[in-house]
Amino acid sequence: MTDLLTRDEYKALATKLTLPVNAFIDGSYRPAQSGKTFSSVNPATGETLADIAACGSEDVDFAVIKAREAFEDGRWSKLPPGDRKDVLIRFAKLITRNRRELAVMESLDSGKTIFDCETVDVPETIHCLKWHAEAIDKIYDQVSPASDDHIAMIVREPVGVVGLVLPWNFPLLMLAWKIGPALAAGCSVIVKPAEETSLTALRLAELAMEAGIPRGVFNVVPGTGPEVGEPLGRHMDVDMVSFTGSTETGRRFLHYAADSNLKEVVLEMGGKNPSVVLRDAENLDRVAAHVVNGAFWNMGENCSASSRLIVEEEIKDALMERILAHAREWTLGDPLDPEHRVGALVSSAHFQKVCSYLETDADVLMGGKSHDGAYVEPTVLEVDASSALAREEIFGPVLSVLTVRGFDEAIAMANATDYGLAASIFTSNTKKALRGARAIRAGTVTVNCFGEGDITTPFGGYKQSGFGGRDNSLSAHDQYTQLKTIWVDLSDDEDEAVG
Ligand SMILES: NC(=O)C1=CN([C@@H]2O[C@H](COP(=O)(O)OP(=O)(O)OC[C@H]3O[C@@H](n4cnc5c(N)ncnc54)[C@H](O)[C@@H]3O)[C@@H](O)[C@H]2O)C=CC1
Ligand code: BAL
Repeated sequence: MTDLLTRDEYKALATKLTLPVNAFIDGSYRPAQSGKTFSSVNPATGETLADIAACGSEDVDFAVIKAREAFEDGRWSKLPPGDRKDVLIRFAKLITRNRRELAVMESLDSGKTIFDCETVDVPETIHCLKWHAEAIDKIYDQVSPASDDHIAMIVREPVGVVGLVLPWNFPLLMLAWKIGPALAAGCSVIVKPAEETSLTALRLAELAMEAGIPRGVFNVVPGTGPEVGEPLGRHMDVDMVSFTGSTETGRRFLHYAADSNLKEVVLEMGGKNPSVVLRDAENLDRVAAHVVNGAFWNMGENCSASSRLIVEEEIKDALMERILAHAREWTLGDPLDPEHRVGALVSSAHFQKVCSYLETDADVLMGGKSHDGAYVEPTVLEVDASSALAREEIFGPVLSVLTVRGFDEAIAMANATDYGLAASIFTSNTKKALRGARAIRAGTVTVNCFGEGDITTPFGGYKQSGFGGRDNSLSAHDQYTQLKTIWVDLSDDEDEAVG
């Protein structure tokens, strides 16, 4: 268990941080070639934390040239996997050594609670990097069952230069989900952090270098979506892009790829994830704790947040009473106070978006209020199935409640969305649990709990939540490798061998 500091100790630490402000390309920090900067703001206070290099297409071009040089000369891509493993484990150890600084930086930049940064974001980042590092020298190539006259090897090769376009809701952890398998596979990466949260990615680049990842292999190019994300997506010498963010922006990357070099694209996007609670669910208090955690954890700024509660009418009142009781335990306030479980939303723009959903005729069962400093109270609303609150991803601490009659209506309601990232089903009936888990069209379905699985299980979405691959587990390695067949003739007769 992480030893937490007091609020005053975190505040003191925050004043001592040295914040990275420049892009990291080819092993060193550099300002944007244009000399432009943009402000990174602490959403909890509105104060500017740092003026970060506002990169553009010329910086992307330079990073791609350096990443390509590194990839082609093999300084990383051709190292034995066991050597890459050693370096990546050293990298994870350096993050561990700097974990407190990174947790505070992450909290200041994103509004996330220091409690979550210390207990989830930073430790899970370390675990993810170690897991992929440990895996890479245990993955074998294959020999096909071809005829005796041939031997056909199926080998995995790193895909090349990859662009990693990140969201702001888990700046460190989403970085780890992508660089873990990409670097382990031998790729060179160009990370484009969300403009709201560039700090920890920039700091990690320096730690990666210190750990021994060669220059040019790990580059971070901060800037806006149109100025950095788009040139990366359209670049003719980028082999693959892995993106996490909104479905709208994800769709753009498919256009960029189609209009340029048909680079591979993997998209992990939004969700409007249901928690289905059937009338035979056991221990409603426990169910309520899971539903509340799923809805309000990380301020609901989570693509797999369980933002829709679908409950059978027979148990609705009993469940709602417990949900409201649990929701009251989610204390809101200063993210640097380790007692708080709900911090600030990431930016004033996102705060305005979430607040616009609270101007509603829906029945407000709890919360519904906002406070200066981008704070939104955990909110529970009874909604109409056709309303925006029931259909759209809000990405805030807002739980929309829908009442149904029977199993079939519950499953139909769960599937009544363009998204398909995650879902939960609560029931004591095993058959219904498994029938429901199969019938719900989502990448992850949890039974009698809310969760996303862990590093050992694939994470990604059906329908408009996902495209082209999965994060986490060994499946993530498929994103960053491609298969090559090497076909060898073994026959004695040289004539037969020709053609
Ligand atoms: N699936 C998830 O984990 C996330 C979902 N979202 C959803 O998206 C909504 C909007 O949030 P945004 O920050 O605007 O998400 P976004 O999808 O626009 O941003 C994600 C990343 O894409 C980049 N980007 C933005 N526009 C781009 C463009 N035209 N070309 C290339 N790259 C571009 C951004 O700079 C950022 O690095 C949120 O309210 C939430 O509903 C946001 C963040 C994470
Ligand atoms: N829940 C982790 C992935 C995401 O929100 O983007």
